[in-house]
This record gives sequence, C-alpha cells and structure tokens, in this order.
Amino acid sequence: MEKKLIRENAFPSLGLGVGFELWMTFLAPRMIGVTWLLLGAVLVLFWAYSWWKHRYWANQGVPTPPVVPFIGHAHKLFAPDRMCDFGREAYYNYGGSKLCGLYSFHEPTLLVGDPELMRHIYVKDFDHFIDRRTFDMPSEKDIVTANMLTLKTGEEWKKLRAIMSPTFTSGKIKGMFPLVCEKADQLVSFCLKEARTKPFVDMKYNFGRFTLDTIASCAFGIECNSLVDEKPEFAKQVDSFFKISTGMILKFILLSLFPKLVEVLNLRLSVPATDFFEEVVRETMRARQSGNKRGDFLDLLLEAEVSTGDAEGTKSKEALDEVTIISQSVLFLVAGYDTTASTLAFASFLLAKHPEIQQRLRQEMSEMVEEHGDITYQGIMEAKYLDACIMETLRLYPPGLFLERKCVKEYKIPGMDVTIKPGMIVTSPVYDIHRDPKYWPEPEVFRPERFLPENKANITHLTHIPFGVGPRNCIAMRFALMEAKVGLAKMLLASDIKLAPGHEEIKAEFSMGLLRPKDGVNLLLDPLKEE
Ligand code: HEM
Repeated sequence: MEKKLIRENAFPSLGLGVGFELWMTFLAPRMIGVTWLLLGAVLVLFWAYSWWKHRYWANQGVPTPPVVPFIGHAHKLFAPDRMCDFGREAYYNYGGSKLCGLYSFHEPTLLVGDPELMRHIYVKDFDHFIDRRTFDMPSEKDIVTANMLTLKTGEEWKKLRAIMSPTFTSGKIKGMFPLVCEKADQLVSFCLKEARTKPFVDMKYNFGRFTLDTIASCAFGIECNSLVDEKPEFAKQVDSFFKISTGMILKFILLSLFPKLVEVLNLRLSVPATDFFEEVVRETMRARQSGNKRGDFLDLLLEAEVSTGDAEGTKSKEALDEVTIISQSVLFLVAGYDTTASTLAFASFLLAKHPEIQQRLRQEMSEMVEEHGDITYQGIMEAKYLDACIMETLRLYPPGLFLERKCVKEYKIPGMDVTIKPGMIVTSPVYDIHRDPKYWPEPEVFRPERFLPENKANITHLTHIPFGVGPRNCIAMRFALMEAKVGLAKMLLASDIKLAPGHEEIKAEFSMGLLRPKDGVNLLLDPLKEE
C-alpha cells in the first residue's frame, strides 16, 4: 500500500494509473534488458568487424605489432612523441626492417625498411607510388597549403616538379654561391658578437636565421635581415610553422576520420603565418612583373606562366595560376629553413663533442683557403672531410624521420605474396635504417670516415637516405648541401666550437615526422682571430 502511494504521488498529474504500474513492474526491466542486449550485440558485431579489418595483414602473412580494437595503431601513429619509438619497435620487433603491417584505425598501411624493397617502390616502380598522402583541404583559407608541391599528385606533380627543378642546376647553384657566402659572413659576425655578451650561443636559433635569409635571398631576392634586426619578423613567423599544438593534431585526426565534418565546419588546417608569407610573395611578384628579373626561383615560376606551344604547333598559354606560384614560394621559404638549420646545429654540436674531428675538419678548410685563396665554390665541392662530416650528421640526425608514398596502381611486391592496393600508404623509417647495426657498425658513434671516398663502397645502397629516394626526393638537395657546407666552413675558420657547461648532451625532438634539436643547441664560441 505504501509503495503504491509513493508511485501515485510521484506521477500525480499524468494519470498513468494501473497500466503504468504494470509497465514499470514487468515490462520496463525487460525493455532495459533487451536494450542492453542489443547494445551488446552491436558492440560484438562492431568488434568482430574491427577484428576482421585488422586481419588484413595477417591474411597476407605480413607481421604486425599488437593492435587495439577499433583504433589499430592510430594512438601511436598520431602521437608526435610516440611515433618514433613505435617506428623503432615495429622496425626491430615486428619485421619492419623488411616490411611490417600497421593500421591507422582500420586503414592498413605498410612500413618498408628493406633497401631492396625500397628500391622497387621508390625508384624502379615509382609509377605505382608517385604520390604522398593527400589531405582534402576544402576551406578557402587552406588554398595556399593545399597547392604545395609536397601535396600535389600524379600528372600535376610531374608538371610542377619539372618547372621547379631547374632552380637548382649546377650553374644556378654556382651563381648563388656569393649570396650564400655573404649570409654566412653575417652569421659568423652575429655569432661572435653574441659570444662576447652571452654565456653561450644558441646555434640552432642562429643557423635558422642564416638559412631563412639565404633561401629568401637566393630564391626571391628578398632581404629578411634576420641576422641584423633586433626582432626579426620573418623568423618569428616561420618558427610558428614548427610549433605543433594539440588543436592541430586533433584537427588532423578529425580530417582523417570525418573529412566531411571538417568541410561543413570550414575548419582551417594550415598555420595562420601562411598569410604573412603569402603577402610577402605577392608583393615580390608585383615588383617582378614591373620588370625586375633575377633568373631565380620566382622568375622560373613566373615565366612558366607564359610557356607556349602544343603538338600541332599552335600557340597555347599554359599559365601557372597565381595561387600555384604563391604556394610553391611559401613552401620553399618554410622547407628551406628548418631542415638545413637543424643539420647545421646538430653538426656543430657533434664537432664540439669531438674536438679531434673538429680540428681535422678545420685543417682541411685552412688548406682549401691556402690553395684557392678563399672559400670558393670549387674548394667547397671538393672538400671530402667536410662532405663526410655533413653526411655523418645527416645519418645520425636525419631531419625527415620517415619517407612516404601512396600507392596509385595495384602493386604486387616482387618475390612475395603481398599486394598493395591503390590508396594505401607506404612509409619507410629513415631514422632506424640510419642506425641499424646491420648496415652501420657502432651506429651511435659519430664517425665521418664512413663517408670518405675510400670507404663509400662499404655502404649498402639506400641505407643513407636523408634527402629521400627516387624521382620524388628532395628537390633542393644540392643547394642545401652547398649552403650547409659554406655555413659550417665559415664558422670553423672563425671560431673554435666547444660544449657549454650544463649543455653537454643534446635533446632531440621527434615531432610529426620531423627531427629537430629540442630547446636549442647551446655552445661556446672561442674566436680564432683577434677581433
Ligand atoms: C638538409 C636539408 C634538407 C633535408 C635533409 C631535406 C629532406 C627532404 C626529404 C626527406 C624530402 C622527402 C623526399 C622523399 O619523399 O623522397 C624532401 C622533400 C622536399 N624538400 Fe627537402 N630537405 C632539405 C632542404 C630543403 C630545402 C633547402 C628546400 C627548399 C629550398 C627543400 C624543399 C623540398 C621540397 C619542395 C620537397 C618536396 C619534393 C616533392 O614532393 O617533389 N628541402 N626534403
């Protein structure tokens, strides 16, 4: 009776009466039970679906690290700080040194570390793997990023790459040499000035200013003055490209899972600093169109706007649109900045840690100056120990941790029963290959001699790949090497580089596929000449 009263009081105005009581007493618990049962069934079905999806590699006899239902390995692949450790685990423990299957949620991807297999994928059968991963960037705000060469696909990529490649012919690089030397001299003065007033010099910061000023000057004739201005605006803006926020990672996860939602929400995926560089390039283009030609990268793109002629000999304009030109220009400024600066920073740290190697390199530089009268293009190109030191630095610290290609035509891996389907991503773990004791005895040791001409025959083909592999490798490799060599040679001739107390070890940051020094590279500089 008491129970009944309470129920009636609880629903006084609804007038639910006896029927409701019946429902509450007998049917509701059953309904709840049925709902749980249905939910459980859906979950089991979804789990079974996930399990079946994650059988993809096992069915082809390809090893995989343990998978987590539904997410596969995405929690490790998308976590910037875990990605590298996971790559190493897959490389050494799950067959990645040959090939290993991974899952980004339910999407199978392949990790290929075997040099012979890489030769097939990246070089010989490149027409099956011409693209990299693409992102649908529907927002107008991302148009500059979406049109960069790095994201271009198929024929469009081929055409654009052919237009951009002549930027770095031997003749053009030689022509840029005096400009690079000028910027390197500014770098040396700036560093020595800092050495007089500060307890140590942050070489990552300073090399970053040097590489930014150099690429801006060589490719566009823009003077950034990052080594002269107190508060260099260019440098501040370019730095923001390399600060990866949680928001950005979440946006990319959203993009890979729900591209339509990103489109509906009109989310911006590119870094806001892109707008700053877009404006700089627009201004420079306006100056060029009024007649100032330099024969540099920007001119190449602008001239490609008016290339003519088809098979029948009819004149046709094949213009590069303005957005395409701006996109490649912004890409060059950003790509030309961090990679070379990190290489130089790591090299100077390694030389500070190994004074005997530093001394041998300085000796080679002094002999070059004695022979040629100054640092010359020919002298730099012929300096074998300098080349070996840069190559060994790039082996230990390759700025790009992974290479990546997207399959565009079904591909059967030679000699194996494994098929790669169109759309599948193939990656290669550069960092792990570079430190694999199978290819590099005592891999953790900085030993430039490995790259001297007499020892080069001992290096297995495609086990030293800091600039990538095949027709889609780094477009600016020869320029980057020349720039790094000039910067390092000038620094060594001007100053002894030493470890700073409390900064004897270097911390590296493995972030979104890029390897960079963490928290700068702080060193002591001891000038070799009276100032
Ligand atoms: C030490 C310096 C550098 C290193 C280690 C480096 C490394 C790389 C790597 C690993 C790739 C991908 C290659 C592949 O997928 O096979 C790449 C691509 C690229 N790099 Fe570099 N890079 C450096 C300097 C530069 C500079 C100075 C520029 C521009 C001025 C530049 C522009 C590019 C561009 C545009 C691509 C995309 C090529 C394409 O998709 O066709 N890089 N770089």
